[in-house]
Amino acid sequence: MTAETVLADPEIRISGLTKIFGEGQGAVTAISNANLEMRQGEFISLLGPSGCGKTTLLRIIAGLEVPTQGGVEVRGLPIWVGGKRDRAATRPVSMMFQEARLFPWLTVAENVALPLRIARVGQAERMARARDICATVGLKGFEDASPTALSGGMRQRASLARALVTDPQVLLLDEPFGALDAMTRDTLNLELMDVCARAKVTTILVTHSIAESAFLSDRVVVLAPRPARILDVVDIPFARPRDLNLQRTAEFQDLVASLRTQMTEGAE
Ligand SMILES: Nc1ncnc2c1ncn2[C@@H]1O[C@H](COP(=O)(O)OP(=O)(O)OP(=O)(O)O)[C@@H](O)[C@H]1O
Repeated sequence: MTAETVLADPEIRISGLTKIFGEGQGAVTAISNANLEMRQGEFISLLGPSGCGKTTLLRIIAGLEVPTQGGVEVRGLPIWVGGKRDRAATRPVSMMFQEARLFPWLTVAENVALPLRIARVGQAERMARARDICATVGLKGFEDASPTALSGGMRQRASLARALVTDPQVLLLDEPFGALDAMTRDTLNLELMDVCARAKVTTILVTHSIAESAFLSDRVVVLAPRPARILDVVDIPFARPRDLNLQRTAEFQDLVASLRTQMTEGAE
């Protein structure tokens, strides 16, 4: 367990967080006493083997899953109060999933505008904002298309646009490009870094890829398998902006090797 309790005014504070699913003999501890703080605008990856509680941690921060013990604060507000979600605390938080989850009967721009429609933003304003953000993520010219006409990479762009359309302060990404081919994934990761830096959004990415976590992040949180816990929080020293050539350098490959060793040792 790594305790990181040094920031005076963290954007996100996770303290003593434990999540147990079920009861008795069938109980599964998905997260055990996790502690972590994040600065505003920081990019963190959660890296760990399948089933080590990464998605559960994101879902608790998003207000979709109630913790068993401990809590999460976003900008000083607890997400969960007495087992109930505080909507004011989750308002600045947006989540993107591995599957795009777009509605086929709506256009791309209408899908992107959905969170604004739910927030009762008027039609003209929400469509204007949706079109703007479509342009930011490389969907210019596809706003009026059906999502069924898009490639997998384009659908994930639309999904990212929908996550960003509310101007979130915290962006949660659950393996957003995990199902895409390597080249598309590289392109989208570069664009993601750029978009996150420009929006100054605090980002948590769940990934299985060690190289992806090292390339994108300011810090990598290495998680151990069950009982799920934080093994280490590793600072990534590479300057920004970063390009794909970074991945060919000896420094990058050494860092990836050392993260891999940590993960392997943690699994033993
Ligand atoms: N709703 C649930 N009910 C019971 N057990 C659950 C539930 N959600 C998750 N779990 C269990 O909690 C553990 C952590 O699951 P979680 O999905 O958070 O892991 P993960 O690290 O995101 O896995 P993956 O990388 O495969 O997506 C797993 O053992 C899983 O089976």
